[in-house]
Amino acid sequence: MAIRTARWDDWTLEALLAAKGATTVSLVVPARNEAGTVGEVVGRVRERLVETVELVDEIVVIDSDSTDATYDVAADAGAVVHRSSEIRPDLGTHPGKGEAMWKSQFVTTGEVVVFMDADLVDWDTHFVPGLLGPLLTWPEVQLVKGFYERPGKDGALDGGRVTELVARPVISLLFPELSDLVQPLAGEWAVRRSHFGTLRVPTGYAVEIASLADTVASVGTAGLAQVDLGTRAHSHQALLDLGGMATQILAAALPRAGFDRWDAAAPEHAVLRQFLPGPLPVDRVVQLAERPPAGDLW
Ligand SMILES: O=c1ccn([C@@H]2O[C@H](COP(=O)(O)OP(=O)(O)O)[C@@H](O)[C@H]2O)c(=O)[nH]1
Ligand SMILES: O=C(O)[C@@H](COP(=O)(O)O)O[C@H]1O[C@H](CO)[C@@H](O)[C@H](O)[C@H]1O
Repeated sequence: MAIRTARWDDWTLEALLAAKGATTVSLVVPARNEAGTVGEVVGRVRERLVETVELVDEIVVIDSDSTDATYDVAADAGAVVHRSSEIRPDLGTHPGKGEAMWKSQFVTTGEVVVFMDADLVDWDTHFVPGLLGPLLTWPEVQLVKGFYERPGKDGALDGGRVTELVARPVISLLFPELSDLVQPLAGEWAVRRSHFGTLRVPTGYAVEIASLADTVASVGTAGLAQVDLGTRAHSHQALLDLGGMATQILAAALPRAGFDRWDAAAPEHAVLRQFLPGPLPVDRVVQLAERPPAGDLW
């Protein structure tokens, strides 16, 4: 079955508010050193979708060991802010975006969870209702991905290096049923809490690809949908940093496709040797730990 595709304006706010009824919605923003942008993300959504219309019930920022003013900026903008390492300390702590999103399950209450990156520079609040459309009106859908044009300094297709060089080839070779997804790695997505709580979650950047592979494995493509959100631009990491992201994505995707070179004790990290100008290589330690389904720990 092809993955159902919609546009954010296929639903009016009025229709979504009617469809929402008593369903609760949490917006979760994982943030690490995003003091320059997280305030706008939180503030605009709060004003438009919490205060003006009551589509979102809570906005929660999970601060991932930021060393800048992310925590205070997010709190001043009206978010509930938690430090990832301080959530359920009995469960320990890992660095990473996926860890922040996994731990958000212990400090949010929404039956539907919307994830948005904190580093957005070209976006708008319609991203949230757009992602909610399928989850509030199509009962069989469990996970909704946003997609968009990703303009950059070099034109309309400047963004998405790991998407184009890693995620799409992995999908083509190992998960062809996901091929319809325009932006499989998009950080803007939404999921039913009941479903997210059944998923293993990589603690790093593989959270997106893993949630897609595990969702299609458990409920098929009927459980997925994607929504055209228009345009989105974000801050960009350096190329070698994306090497770490690519390693995490491959390490999460391969076992999910049956290529499990490790024994049961999956490694908690890999070493990625990279070469900068100069005499010696740089060995980047890439975190590979995965969290078990949170539903078993609530
Ligand atoms: O350890 C981390 C790394 C990233 N992030 C957040 O996850 C989102 C996406 O990360 P990033 O911008 O580094 O990835 P990119 O968008 O460049 O692919 C952003 O809101 C980051 O602040 C996080 O919460 N913890
Ligand atoms: O799509 C991609 O290749 C990467 C990197 O984007 P850029 O090459 O820096 O535009 O960004 C994606 O992956 C991240 C990790 O899953 C997400 O957080 C980003 O939202 C997503 O755009």
